Amino acid sequence: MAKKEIPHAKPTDTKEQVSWRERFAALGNLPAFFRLVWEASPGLFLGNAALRLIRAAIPAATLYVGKLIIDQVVDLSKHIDTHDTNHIWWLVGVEFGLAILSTALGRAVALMDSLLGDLFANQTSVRLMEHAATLDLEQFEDATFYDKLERARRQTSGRTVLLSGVFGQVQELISVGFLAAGLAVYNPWLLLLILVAVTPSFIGDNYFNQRSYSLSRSWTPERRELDYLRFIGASDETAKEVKIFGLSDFLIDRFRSLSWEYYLKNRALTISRAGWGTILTALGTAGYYGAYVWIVMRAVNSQISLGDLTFLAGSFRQVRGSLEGILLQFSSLTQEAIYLQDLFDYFAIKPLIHSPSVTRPFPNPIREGFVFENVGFKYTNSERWALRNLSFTLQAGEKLALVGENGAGKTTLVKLLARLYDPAEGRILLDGYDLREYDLMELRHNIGVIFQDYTRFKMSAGVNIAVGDIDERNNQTRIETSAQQSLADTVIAKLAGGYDQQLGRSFGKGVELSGGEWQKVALGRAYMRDAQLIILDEPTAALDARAEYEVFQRFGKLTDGKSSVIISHRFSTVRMADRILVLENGTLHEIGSHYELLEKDGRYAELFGLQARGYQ
Ligand SMILES: Nc1ncnc2c1ncn2[C@@H]1O[C@H](COP(=O)(O)OP(=O)(O)OP(=O)(O)O)[C@@H](O)[C@H]1O
Repeated sequence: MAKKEIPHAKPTDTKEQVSWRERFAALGNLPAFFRLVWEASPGLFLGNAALRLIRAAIPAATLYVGKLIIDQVVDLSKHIDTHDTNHIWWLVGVEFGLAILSTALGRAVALMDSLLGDLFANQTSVRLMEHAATLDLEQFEDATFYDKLERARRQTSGRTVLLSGVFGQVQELISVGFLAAGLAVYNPWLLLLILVAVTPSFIGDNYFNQRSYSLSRSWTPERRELDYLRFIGASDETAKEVKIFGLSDFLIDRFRSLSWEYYLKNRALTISRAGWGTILTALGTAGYYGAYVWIVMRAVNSQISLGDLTFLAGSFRQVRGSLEGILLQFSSLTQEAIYLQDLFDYFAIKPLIHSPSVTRPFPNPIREGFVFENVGFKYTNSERWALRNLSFTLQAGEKLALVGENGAGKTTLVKLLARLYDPAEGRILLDGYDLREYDLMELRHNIGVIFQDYTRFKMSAGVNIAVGDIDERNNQTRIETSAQQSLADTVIAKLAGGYDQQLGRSFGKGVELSGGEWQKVALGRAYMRDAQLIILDEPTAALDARAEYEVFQRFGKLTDGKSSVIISHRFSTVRMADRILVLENGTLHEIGSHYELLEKDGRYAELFGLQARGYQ
């Protein structure tokens, strides 16, 4: 198949660079990060730190014991008449013990890192979800928010790298301290030489880490698109349409071209990193051999003992390796700290819709109803007003139907009632006070909404109904009564597992329901909730004629004395309402009872006539 070029969004900012100042500033995230890790498990945190401290002293101790052994052996070879080797074997035993201890501590530390990492990942995921629950719907509809969320989500796993990085860093620093002290005793210039030897590769690593972070960050939207394509290309939710419309080649091509572009950018970076890395490390190695020559010369001239030679050469090699490690870790540490910024950025997003500090008691029962006063609303990502100059009253106990063409603003009106959004103009009053003066949770608790795009939870049938009032999820009687009222009981009676039957095909022995069956289950949620205002957004679109008729008979009884709003394109449903509000392009076109509007012979009468003629 010929490879077609498929256009897609370009990376937003491929030149994004992170300055040194930003890198050091990002280290400021470490205390907050360690607080999170500490909260995940104080015991593991402390244990980990303690074991690493002990392990830090082992390299210098091992080298020193090695020096003592060699000096003793040389001594012994000079005095052929003495055969007291006990001291040597004792020293060998100590070195062996140190080696075993180092390995055991290494394993224990790795184990603690991994356990701590798992606990941290779980805890951060919970916090991520808890924070998401506080945010506004509008924030979820914003692509840049999703990029932040995605980057934050990536922070929840694999953060042990940072954890072991910082702990390892401290451990290495202490090790270097011991070894460097030994070197300084012989010649402090050796330390300076080491610093010169490690600097080139440190600078190189930093440069490439920074570029790799910039690339990865600027490609967040594209990586999200890749995840999305991978999902729709292989998922039970999309398989049907992908097959029928033959979309797989289209999706695969799109995935291929986007992932190839990313691969090329990454490859260029990786190759240049490998090339420069080799050159810069070779410079460091040259420095090391310079010092080695000096040490060997001193031993040849008998200025130092053989034991000293091995100790110095070993210390020099280890200090160089450790310093390189520390500096390398430092650069990836600042990088990790920058990634952490994404996590904290996400936690710093504050919702705009929230309860006031002093709330008004929620009326029970509602006496006057909801009053829209010149309400206007525009979605943030849109130039158009979705609703404008909207004024009307939803009286207490009234059954109101919303009618209008697609995109007229019906669902938007309902979202404003439930304060999923706040009006940009005008205000909505409840019993004389602005909705914003009431407690948000109480308001939402008193309003039950079943949206047209209700969620099909891949959970049990019982839970799918109980979500209407999740605190009552163990109240089986309530769930069953709700199911009877929404006609879901007939659906559930056919399921092998009854109310415990897993729905949807994603997990275990889940079964899929038809569109109308799902709708009956979702409708049950409205009956679970003892709300004062019940809103159904096209609740019966997927129901057959008999079921629809029955649902509305029952719904009438349920909402007796309560207020309700029904959005429907079916006039057989709409005509049962006390009043009908006709929306056109986000504005109120007309409002009145079925008969009043027919008499008026306006838009409602026209649409009603159109539908009625269709049935003749
Ligand atoms: N999340 C959103 N972001 C931006 N614009 C939106 C969003 N949701 C809806 N709109 C726009 O707002 C307008 C009103 O949409 P709304 O969903 O309220 O219409 P509706 O009357 O319920 O339509 P339908 O009968 O098709 O369900 C439409 O032009 C729509 O494109």
